[in-house]
Amino acid sequence: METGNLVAKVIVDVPAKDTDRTFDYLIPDSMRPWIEPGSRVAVPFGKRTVQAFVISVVPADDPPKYRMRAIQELLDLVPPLSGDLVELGKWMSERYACNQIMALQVMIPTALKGKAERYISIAEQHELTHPQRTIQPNQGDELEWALLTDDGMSDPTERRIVSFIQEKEQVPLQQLSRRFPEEAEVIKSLLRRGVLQESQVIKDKLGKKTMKSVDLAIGIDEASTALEQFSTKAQRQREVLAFLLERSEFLPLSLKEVMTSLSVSAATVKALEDKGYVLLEDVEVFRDPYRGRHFKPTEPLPLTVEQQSVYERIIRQLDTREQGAYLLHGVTGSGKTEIYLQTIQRCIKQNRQAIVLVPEISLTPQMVERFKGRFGDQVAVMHSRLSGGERYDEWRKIREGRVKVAIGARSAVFAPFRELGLIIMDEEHETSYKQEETPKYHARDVAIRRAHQHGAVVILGSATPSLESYYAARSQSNDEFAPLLLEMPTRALGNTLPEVHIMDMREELRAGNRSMFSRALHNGIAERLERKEQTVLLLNRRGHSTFVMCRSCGYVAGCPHCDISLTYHQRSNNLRCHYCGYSEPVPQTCPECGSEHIRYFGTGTQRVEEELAKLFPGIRVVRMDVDTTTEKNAHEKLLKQFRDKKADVLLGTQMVAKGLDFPDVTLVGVITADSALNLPDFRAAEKTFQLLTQVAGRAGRHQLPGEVFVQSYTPEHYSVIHASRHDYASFVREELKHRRNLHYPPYCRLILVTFSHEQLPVLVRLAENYSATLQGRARQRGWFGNMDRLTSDVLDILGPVASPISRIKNRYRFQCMIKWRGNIDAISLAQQVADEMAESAQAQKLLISLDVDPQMLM
Ligand SMILES: Nc1ncnc2c1ncn2[C@@H]1O[C@H](COP(=O)(O)OP(=O)(O)OP(=O)(O)O)[C@@H](O)[C@H]1O
Ligand SMILES: [Zn+2]
Ligand SMILES: [Zn+2]
Repeated sequence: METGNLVAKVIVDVPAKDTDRTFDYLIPDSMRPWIEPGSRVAVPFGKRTVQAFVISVVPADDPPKYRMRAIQELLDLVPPLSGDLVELGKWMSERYACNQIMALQVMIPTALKGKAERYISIAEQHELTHPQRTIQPNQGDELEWALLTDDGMSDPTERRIVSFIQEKEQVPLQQLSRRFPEEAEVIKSLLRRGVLQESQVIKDKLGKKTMKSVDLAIGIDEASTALEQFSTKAQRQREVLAFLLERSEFLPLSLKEVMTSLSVSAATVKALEDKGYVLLEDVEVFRDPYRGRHFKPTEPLPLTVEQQSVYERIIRQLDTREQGAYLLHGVTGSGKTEIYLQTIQRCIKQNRQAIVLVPEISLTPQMVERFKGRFGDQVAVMHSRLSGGERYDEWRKIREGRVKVAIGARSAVFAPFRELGLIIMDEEHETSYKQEETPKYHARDVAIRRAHQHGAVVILGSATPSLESYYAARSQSNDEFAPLLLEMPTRALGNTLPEVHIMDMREELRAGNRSMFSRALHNGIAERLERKEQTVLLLNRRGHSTFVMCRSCGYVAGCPHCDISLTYHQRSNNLRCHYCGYSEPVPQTCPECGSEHIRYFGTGTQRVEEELAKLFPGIRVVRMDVDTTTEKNAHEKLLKQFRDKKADVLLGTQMVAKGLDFPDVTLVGVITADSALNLPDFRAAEKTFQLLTQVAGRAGRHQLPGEVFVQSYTPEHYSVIHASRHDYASFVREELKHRRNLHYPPYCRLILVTFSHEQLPVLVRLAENYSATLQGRARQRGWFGNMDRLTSDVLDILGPVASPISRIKNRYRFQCMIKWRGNIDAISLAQQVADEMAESAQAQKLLISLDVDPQMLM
């Protein structure tokens, strides 16, 4: 080892078919101690220099077989990836049919992708936590020595390195590795312990950010008094002051936010400053978005009997340090979060780390609060609304082991912890866990794979588990990763699930009620206003206007072959099936009942808000939808407003259905329960059931009992009926029957293959060619081509048909749906045929993309 040359096998950052393999580079002697699997380097590639990730380090052939080029540059001291993540990337590339480089790139924050110069300095955090030990430059050697020993740095090498950096304040990363070529391990250890830190150059775009901000210059009481005595002439200034008071917890606010929210000018705010009420200043935008925010510390709750048994089962596995997976099916309000918190506590005690995945972090401020409240600074939050720099900082805390818990959406599954003990996936059924761009991975699979690598435990939690997970858990198939089912059928606080009433909207119409509110829901809202209780209203916006429905009988046009609803195409004014290509003209009257009330369906939240204002003058509504939540922290602010009882109604789309826990919500209304039922998606019933169950679960969670009104045009649909009875098991039984009959997951797996080309005839020919070639190869291998056959190894291919979005950027799109089951390598065959086609000369401009286990079929 010591004598011979070493070679790094690397994956270069050139996302192309023929570069999707490792390339060999000599490791220069000076870099030897630094390079390990997961290191990022710059290498000469053809005439260019490109970035690359080291996959493995091996001894060079002696004598060398050919002249090998050497690595040019080491890009980080602490490798951004690690051996296990590199291996995970390889697994992903096979599992999701993508290039390895794509899989590796998705694991690291964007901030690292550019080629910014980075520096090493003494950690600011280190200084903050040990202020008395702050190391001052130019102090005597003796003092330094004392300080360093105090910190456990009695090692002379560490001392030498730290003083070197101290003197220069910050040292470019390249220089440090050249200066101390032998001391790689020591420097890495200092970085890991948080004594040293890596930072980007100040002048780059990730440096400190400042903004003009507005703060109160006087106390809140004083400001309230001032507000009351404000001159009526300065109405605008008064509004600004009131605005600041209302948001006193969030101060300082950005000046821009104040100006746009109230449409006032900077001069108005300036006038307030002159009067001494407010302060205008340049403040540094916090890179830790939660810094300075107070989270109420919480203690572990004594567990209920139900929670206790689930808890014990999980920690027994955790303590073995061997991989395990659990599907925690607990009704809404059963106290799943407390299970997460206490199992994490156990995990931290073992000196291991935990990842918490949530569907969309900005929608779940309450969740973040609960984790911060229990674990404080040990939590890193990977928030999609953070700036690149902020995200980079959070990621670094994880990489350097300075936090124990990472909470975030999908990509947090890659949090680079070294001793991973636990991965929790809350609301495991949510589709946002699947990435829709390449690499099209599902965080659930990746979580289970990572757990396998680390001997960690995965908890998939939901009140409405996905059929895939539930089926895997119930059948305990020979799949070694199948999760074990744990159930919590009652609420933690002992209260019952709310009563759900289904309102048949066809009857409302018959009775002459043309409003979007049924009479019962209308009365319900009125009652809540009287009793000063709160209401949550959900508008199911999915499937807006894409299907045609009869308002008299609820009839929806469906495909005779595929059992999914037909999609309305405006251009051709017809209805089409996205799976098989069947089409028919748009009906003028309802084929079922003859009514003329047949049309596209959809209502916007804004219209509901207007209607509420008309029906209940003075009603205070918080509206939460894409329009009102674009701003950073908007969700949090809106929810806080609602929680503080500054509003009577919380109205919104899907985002109001999840994870909210408000004591005074006693009424939940669903305005259109069925709109998602009519999407051309075999999961439509499942998604409807999930949404109804989740939103119903927001009512009556504490002392006050809850009531739910679900408005529907298809009240007899099993997803609506079972959701209204909180009966997951019956829903699943019925839904599985349909899936089995129609050959959909979990009874088979799917691969969606999308083709695109500029010329339609060429595209069609190539897509048909693909389908025929794949079918032929599958036959050769002895796989059956028909799902109806009761054999185990089957590959069936549907289509090609035009994609639902049939042209994007002047490229036509066609797709095939592959259905397969059994112990066959369908994914690699599908990929292989695609590669061959993409390579053949005539097809040069053909793009083929595979989506393995697709979630979005539209
Ligand atoms: N052991 C316990 N003792 C007392 N209160 C508890 C206990 N466990 C949970 N709770 C309380 O019960 C309520 C519901 O718990 P939680 O929000 O964790 O449920 P959940 O299963 O995550 O629900 P959902 O799926 O609806 O989000 C919360 O207010 C929580 O504080
Ligand atoms: Zn009809
Ligand atoms: Zn069809």
